[in-house]
Amino acid sequence: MNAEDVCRLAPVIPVLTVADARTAGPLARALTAGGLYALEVTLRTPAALDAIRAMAQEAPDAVVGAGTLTEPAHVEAALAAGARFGVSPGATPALLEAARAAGLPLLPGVATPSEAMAAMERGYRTLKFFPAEVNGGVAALRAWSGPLAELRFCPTGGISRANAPDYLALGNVLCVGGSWIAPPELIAAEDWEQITRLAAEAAALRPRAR
Ligand SMILES: O=C(O)C(=O)C[C@H](O)[C@H](O)COP(=O)(O)O
Repeated sequence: MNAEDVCRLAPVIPVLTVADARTAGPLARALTAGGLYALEVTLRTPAALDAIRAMAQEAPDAVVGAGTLTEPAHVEAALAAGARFGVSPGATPALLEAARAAGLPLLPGVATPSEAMAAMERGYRTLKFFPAEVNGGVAALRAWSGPLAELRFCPTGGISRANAPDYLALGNVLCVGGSWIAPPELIAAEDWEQITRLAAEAAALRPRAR
């Protein structure tokens, strides 16, 4: 599965921050029950790698990835934990090389055409547009679609159920990323039913008709 395949699994990739690895399995099952299969666990907590390991074991339908890859060493750590893809807020040459050398499908983060072109020079065609809303949002990606026609995006950062359909209507958007499907309060409360409801709603999102 390459990065594009990962992005085509569902319209939304939930961005997850897991404080306690014991919640990871039930969380992943709640999300896949709602129809979201690509799950991004950010490496922002000490529990993140154990959470990825637990999800991979306890939720066989999930395709679990590691987010917040900010240095090359994170690539090996993510793979060792069982991550099947990686996501980064940025796209440094060292990180792009490390992911390619290790064979980890990566969604590198870009916010400008030059960053997108630098990633493209290294063979990356599917990118995260981050942070999407503050960098021009839908209008920016629409403007990029002419000169950077071969690129496809997973915009993330400031995306919600309300504005996701506008992004999904763009021809260069494969899916969006967002944390709204499983906010930390709902994970802490182990409210799996509510998370499944939010996931189902996200999985049913369609491009806004223009
Ligand atoms: O940790 C990372 O790797 C990130 O790049 C940040 C996340 O993608 C955003 O925090 C999600 O954005 P929100 O949906 O606005 O919360």
